[in-house]
Amino acid sequence: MDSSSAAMDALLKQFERLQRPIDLVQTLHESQVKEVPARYILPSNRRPSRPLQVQQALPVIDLAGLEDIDQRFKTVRQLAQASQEWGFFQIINHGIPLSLLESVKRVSQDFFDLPLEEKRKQCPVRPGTNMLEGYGRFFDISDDTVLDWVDALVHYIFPQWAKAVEHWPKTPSTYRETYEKYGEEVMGLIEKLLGLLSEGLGLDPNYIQILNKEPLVELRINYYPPCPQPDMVNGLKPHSDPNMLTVLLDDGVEGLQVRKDEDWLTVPPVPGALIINIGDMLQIISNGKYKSAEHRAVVNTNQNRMSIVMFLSPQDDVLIDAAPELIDEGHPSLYKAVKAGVYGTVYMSKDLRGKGAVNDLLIE
Ligand SMILES: O=C(O)CCC(=O)C(=O)O
Ligand SMILES: [Fe+2]
Repeated sequence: MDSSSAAMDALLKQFERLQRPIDLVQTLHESQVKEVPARYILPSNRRPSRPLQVQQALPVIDLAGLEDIDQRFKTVRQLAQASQEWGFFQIINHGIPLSLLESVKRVSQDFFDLPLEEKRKQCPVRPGTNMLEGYGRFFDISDDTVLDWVDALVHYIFPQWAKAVEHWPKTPSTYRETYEKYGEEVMGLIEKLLGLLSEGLGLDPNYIQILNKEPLVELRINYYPPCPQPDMVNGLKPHSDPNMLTVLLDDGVEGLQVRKDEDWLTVPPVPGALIINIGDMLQIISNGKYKSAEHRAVVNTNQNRMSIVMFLSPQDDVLIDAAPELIDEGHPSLYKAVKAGVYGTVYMSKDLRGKGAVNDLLIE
């Protein structure tokens, strides 16, 4: 793997490229382009096939009643099974008030509804703590990179030293307080889930949580406007998430697809649910038992879609390695150990590439 300083240089080069005046996709949509510009068009063998694949529901797991020991045991089993077979699941009765989820969606939409220059002024793209932050396009690595049909707003939510609230949107005026509140709720939920997921591996319930002491939490709001030729583009290229655990809130519009074996399955939105996925780091810690599923976003001709995604990662100097309890003669370590910060920076310095980043760590 590249050294992290080479990856950091690549990230800064990307930052320079992002200064070039290329229309964002929301602008392309608003100017009613009839054809997608060349830089977004995928080679024919990489285009998402149409119509959208048959829907097969992701596991929907109910988090109610965990005080009851039998119920808790059942939930642990369901979560472990979903993490092994899918790496993706939806949760209901997660404890986050539905009214807060609605507010989060509203303030996010209100920000994207601002004029382009206003969004740029409030949140210019900039090198942040260990990734590029702000409003704009990302993953523009070289002139050969096919761009995704998405604009995004990216900023840290936790911890205090990384989050730089002064760079969060000022408009709407309730944006900051809404995301502060949502961030706290998501942290509580993640703590609960990591305990259950540790138990599902037969580990001490605090095992994963200890690695996540004062974690980094990053927000990415993906905004996918309608596209005149949705079959030729990706909303977001196939990838697995690099971090530990991801919490995704959708706006009820279809577009997320998860790879199961050779099929791409469309995730049907479930009102009030949150979508959870296992990231590469948890795949490594569980020595491959939990899967970081490959997923992508597709777009459509007539509807905006928004996904609000929180990525939880351990601090940069935490070593990501298989839990010793999961290693024995029959189950040797599958992945080389890596510092969380190095893995994250290397991942962000390249284009999205399926499960390429975690596969690079496989021990031969
Ligand atoms: O828009 C979606 O549903 C997928 C978003 C996603 O995978 C990401 O931001 O990493
Ligand atoms: Fe993702």
